[in-house]
Amino acid sequence: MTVQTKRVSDPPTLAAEFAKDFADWSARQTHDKISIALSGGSTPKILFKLWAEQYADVIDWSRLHFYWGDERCVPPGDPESNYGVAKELLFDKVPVPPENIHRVLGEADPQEERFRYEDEIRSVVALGANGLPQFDLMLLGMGDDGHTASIFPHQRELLTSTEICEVAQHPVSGQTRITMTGPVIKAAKKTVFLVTGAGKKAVLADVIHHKGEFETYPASYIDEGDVTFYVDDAAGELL
Ligand SMILES: O=C(O)[C@H](O)[C@@H](O)[C@H](O)[C@H](O)COP(=O)(O)O
Repeated sequence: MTVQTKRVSDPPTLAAEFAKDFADWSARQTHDKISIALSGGSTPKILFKLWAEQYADVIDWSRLHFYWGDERCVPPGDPESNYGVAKELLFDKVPVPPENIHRVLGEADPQEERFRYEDEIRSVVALGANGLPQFDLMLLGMGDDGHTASIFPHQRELLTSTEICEVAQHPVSGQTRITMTGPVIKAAKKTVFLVTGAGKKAVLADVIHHKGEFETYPASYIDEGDVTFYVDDAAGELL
């Protein structure tokens, strides 16, 4: 995996570093429908808060279209909802046109929603060379088991699926989720992982140095194109 790694001291500094880079990057985009897939989990919360506090008037939010790389199949008001967290911390505080927020309908039947979401992706995101939608930016996290989006270890069918999205299950909780597949994630023009915390340092070192193969660490499957890991000192200790 040939990736860039940006090492910063702590999570607030990591969020600030990425937010600055993102503002510069989005301003450089020459088209109007800039497609961004957000990750869930806890790490993005600090970024959402910073965007709301410091970038509401800096970024041209009207050009951005937000999707989710994965979503839990729960109603938007559920604390588990990745959309619900982003709405509370970010979308209720910055001027993104409502029609530019493309949430997964977590309350819907997962199999039906999977197909509906694929259509919503196709309605905005142009196809790349592999015939799949090519997002401008894929924002990802990484679990301490090396999962990314909702593709967990030993779920090869999700990594190599030819579909845009698949219904997935969390291997421990059994929670049903909808996830973008490995090829769609991999096809993005630009991919950023935000990784913090000592609990991820061993797996991150393996992923970055490609010691573990992608069956074990799905995050290591994302090894093409413009991939940057923003890591804090705790997560990056072994790099
Ligand atoms: O819906 C999700 O949970 C995420 O998309 C998932 O892939 C997340 O990015 C990692 O689990 C890291 O989560 P943390 O940022 O909470 O460590």
